[in-house]
Amino acid sequence: MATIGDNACIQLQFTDAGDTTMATYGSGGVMQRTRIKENLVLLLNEIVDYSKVKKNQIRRPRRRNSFLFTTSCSTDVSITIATDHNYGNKQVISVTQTLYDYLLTNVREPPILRQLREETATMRGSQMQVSPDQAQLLAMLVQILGANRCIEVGVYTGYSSLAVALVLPESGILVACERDINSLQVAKKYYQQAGVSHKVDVRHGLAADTLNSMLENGEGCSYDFAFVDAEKRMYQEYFELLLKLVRVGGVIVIDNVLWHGKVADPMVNDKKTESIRSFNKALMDDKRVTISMVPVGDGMTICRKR
Ligand SMILES: C[S@@+](CC[C@H](N)C(=O)[O-])C[C@H]1O[C@@H](n2cnc3c(N)ncnc32)[C@H](O)[C@@H]1O
Repeated sequence: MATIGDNACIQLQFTDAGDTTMATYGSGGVMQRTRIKENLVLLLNEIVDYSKVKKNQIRRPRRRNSFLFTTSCSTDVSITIATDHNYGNKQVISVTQTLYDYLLTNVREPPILRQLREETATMRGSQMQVSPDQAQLLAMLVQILGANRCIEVGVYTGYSSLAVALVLPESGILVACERDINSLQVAKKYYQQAGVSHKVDVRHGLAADTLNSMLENGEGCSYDFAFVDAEKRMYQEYFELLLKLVRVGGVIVIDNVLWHGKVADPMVNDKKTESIRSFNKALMDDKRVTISMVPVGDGMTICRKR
């Protein structure tokens, strides 16, 4: 049973797993799962002191037979989620809303990126764009690498690609692969407004086709940096192609590797989760790259080609 203090942020999710109702509950990143054997109210009372709770957020998620109940008490602070002696009692924190808001006040988001993010927020699929802190990290990696030639797989309305294009030198190029023409219209508008259109080579179509054609074109080992943020079940294929396109010492960053935490939940076995899980496992054993999985946004793995 999780211990939830007065200042915790609490999340409960109830789902039907076959004929058993399951509850996932916890504070911050510490989620636990249990069967609801008896009365739901008993379970809730066990977890939370309602006298301290603001009845603020109850919403229905997309799946039938489940609902998500999120509530927060007066002071939402960081929560230590790992003090396991196996790790030398290292204290690892979970990012709460308050802490994340603070983190965002320390991100230097260029006004044009903010404008794009805000326009995208009104559009369908806006949750797909990377967060400002992720975009800043991508841009920094490009700068540290001194990258000139970059690839992005999955552009959407252009937030992450614009972040990269803005820091590329004038001679730099970003090959931007996207299959959705409508999203690309927004991206192109912002490349133009930001004065970086000349640095972005937009490729409309299936990303794997574009990457294969680049290889056929003799562009192997000629790129410095690649970012993968498209179809999750294609990750291994994108990775293999990009590994051929990127030079030794070049970097490939993969987004969504923590997949909303589902990769760590053995109860979740849908195709996308399975696919990311097996990709992560393959990457862990892949001696062709050095890796670092970073819990930023939905989780990103940074791979450096050996
Ligand atoms: C998560 S979004 C990308 C978000 C973007 N990186 C950003 O920060 O705004 C994924 C995008 O990949 C595109 N996509 C999915 N499968 C694709 C494929 N096979 N080829 C090209 N684009 C694809 C989708 O249309 C979608 O726009």
